[in-house]
Amino acid sequence: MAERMRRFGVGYALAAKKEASFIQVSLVNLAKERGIDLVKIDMDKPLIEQGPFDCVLHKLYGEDWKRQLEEYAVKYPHVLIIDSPEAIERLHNRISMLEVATELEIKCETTSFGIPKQTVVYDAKIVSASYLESEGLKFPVIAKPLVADGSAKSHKMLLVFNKDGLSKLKPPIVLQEFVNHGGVIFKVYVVGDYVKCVKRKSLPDVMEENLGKLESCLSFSQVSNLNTLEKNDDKYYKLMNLDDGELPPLSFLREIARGLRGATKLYLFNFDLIRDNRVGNRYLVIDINYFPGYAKMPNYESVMTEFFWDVLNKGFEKGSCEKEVRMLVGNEPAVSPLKRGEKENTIQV
Ligand SMILES: Nc1ncnc2c1ncn2[C@@H]1O[C@H](COP(=O)(O)OP(=O)(O)OP(=O)(O)O)[C@@H](O)[C@H]1O
Ligand SMILES: O=P(O)(O)O[C@H]1[C@H](OP(=O)(O)O)[C@@H](OP(=O)(O)O)[C@@H](O)[C@@H](O)[C@@H]1OP(=O)(O)O
Ligand SMILES: [Mg+2]
Ligand SMILES: [Mg+2]
Repeated sequence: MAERMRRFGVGYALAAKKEASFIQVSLVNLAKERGIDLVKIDMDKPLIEQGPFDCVLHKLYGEDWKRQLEEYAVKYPHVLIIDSPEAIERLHNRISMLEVATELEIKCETTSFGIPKQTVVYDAKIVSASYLESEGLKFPVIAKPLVADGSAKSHKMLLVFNKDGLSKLKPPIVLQEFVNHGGVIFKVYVVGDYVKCVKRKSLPDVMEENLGKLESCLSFSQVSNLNTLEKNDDKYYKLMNLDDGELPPLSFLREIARGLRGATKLYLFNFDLIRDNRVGNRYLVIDINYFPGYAKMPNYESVMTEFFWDVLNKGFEKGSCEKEVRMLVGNEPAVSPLKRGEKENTIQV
């Protein structure tokens, strides 16, 4: 007689916009087929009274939510919380976010890696052209809000071309060197061990000789985020992935993803990479985002389902990235998500 498949409950707590994009019927159904029930957490009720869930998937912040998660983990010590609020918080500050990348030792002979020069500014009065110079920066620079907490404000950027633009700064901000990168950004999505790199449109290069001819600054927000229709369009993906040869080397992306996973202790994130046009084969990480727009990844349903299946069945590398194996009886062996429909630029770390 066939053994009954053990079912798992994954409670999710997401903002309405995230829920609308991520919790699609196709994902819910695929997960269900694999014995995983995605259940909405009722935010009007205490978390502790809900479930019990085998896993809590969340992208919500605040002290109260953090306390509720802690309480839940005490009551249900085997619950998998994806991800740890402390680990996520490191990405909420654009300095500590990129510091993670500087901690990595990437061993790749042909390709180098780093972050753009940057400095944090708390007081607008101290910023002048000579201050920039003393910080090793020159025009153009990008001013990014120091806090990256997902609010619309935290995505408001200012590209500053000359000293007049410095008067528009609204600290606390990070001033970062603008690096010409051919108008293309690489978004590298990480889901546990799974890595997917896609190309997106970015800001165009700025020529030094044009600096004087431009306005003092340009404000923009989420330039690589196109409208939803375009994002989900197969043709769009084909267009942006036209030539895989132009993507950064796979082994290199794999190393960065593995390094960032270890350093951040996060399972769900993406990072933005640009190719520094001044130096051949040098890539810079400019942004790391917790639980990004996975629904934009082709086959996101199977990637996410396999990830849930893997952590629920094989255990969760809690915090330290040491495997804490939680064996559950009566399940079929895990199948690597990459065995199915694997693409050239899809790799596993
Ligand atoms: N140092 C840089 N040099 C050149 N272009 C940059 C640099 N930093 C950011 N950009 C451009 O500005 C865009 C927004 O920057 P960034 O990714 O840091 O902002 P964000 O609001 O956190 O983005 P996301 O929507 O991915 O969270 C990038 O996608 C890229 O096009
Ligand atoms: O809105 P989308 O689904 O596209 O996802 C974006 C996500 O917004 P959401 O979490 O509100 O959905 C953003 O999160 P916050 O910084 O604002 O927290 C950030 O991660 C972006 O990088 C994501 O775009 P992507 O990098 O994947 O293109
Ligand atoms: Mg970004
Ligand atoms: Mg970001």
